[in-house]
Amino acid sequence: MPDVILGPNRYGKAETRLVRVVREGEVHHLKDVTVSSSLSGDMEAVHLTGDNATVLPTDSQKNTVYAFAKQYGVDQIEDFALLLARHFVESQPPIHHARVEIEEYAWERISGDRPHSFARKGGEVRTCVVHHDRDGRTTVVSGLKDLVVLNSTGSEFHGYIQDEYTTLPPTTDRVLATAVAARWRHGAEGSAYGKSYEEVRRCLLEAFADTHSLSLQQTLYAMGKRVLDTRGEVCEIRFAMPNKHHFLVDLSPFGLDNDNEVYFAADRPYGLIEGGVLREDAPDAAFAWE
Ligand SMILES: O=c1[nH]c(=O)c2[nH]c(=O)[nH]c2[nH]1
Repeated sequence: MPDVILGPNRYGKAETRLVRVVREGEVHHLKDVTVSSSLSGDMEAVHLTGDNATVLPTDSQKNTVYAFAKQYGVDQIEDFALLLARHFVESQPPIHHARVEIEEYAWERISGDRPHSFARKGGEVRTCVVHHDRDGRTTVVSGLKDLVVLNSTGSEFHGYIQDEYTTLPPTTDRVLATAVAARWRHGAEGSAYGKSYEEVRRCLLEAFADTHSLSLQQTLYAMGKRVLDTRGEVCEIRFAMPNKHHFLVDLSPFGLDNDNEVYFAADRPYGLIEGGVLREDAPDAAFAWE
């Protein structure tokens, strides 16, 4: 029998739910996040013999999230993730590498004189993934998902391969809709992450709206290029965008025409368009995307 060895491994607490309320007298502020930590390092013994001497329990990782939220507050998710990742590596010699992922859900104040009532925003989720290792290497990837956008014209799709299974009619005017999931890598640490997020989001929306699209692939590239042309702190951006198909409904059985007015919004299957845009001289990504 050939020998076997331990393969790559990591462990942590997934999806710690945290809501932090900041009370400024009557006026309250909400931060609603989900934090996942994942640690790796000297973990041979725990797997091979069950010796837990190098294991920082996942329960302690979760408690650290809550304690740090109280002690340091939660402002930009990237900064909170950096704080946690550095803490795990720097306080525990057997831990060589920490990955911290955070999702943030936005709330807005219910308008009027209601300083402590909120409605959850239906829109996108803000995300980040931070890595820190014992050699002091740090990477920060920010992002968003579920940003649903639609152009009701300005989208064409034609000129594609026609094989014996192709039935899709070419179009010079269709609805283009997607739920943008984008993650972007910061070239250097220490961006003002809140401002950076708002500006990248604006670039994505404006490029989506401004691009006369011949394919969702072309729109994806235009969105990424707009971010890199505009935001110096970003060196690479990756997308996953479902093509949320809108099919014209055949109304002829009812004696009605349908001049691009009535659509069936299909939820599946959907085209899935994935791709990235990066600077030619982008620094090495190391473990940023893991
Ligand atoms: O923008 C598109 N890209 C495709 O690759 C594709 N394929 C398809 O059927 N419709 C579309 N639309």
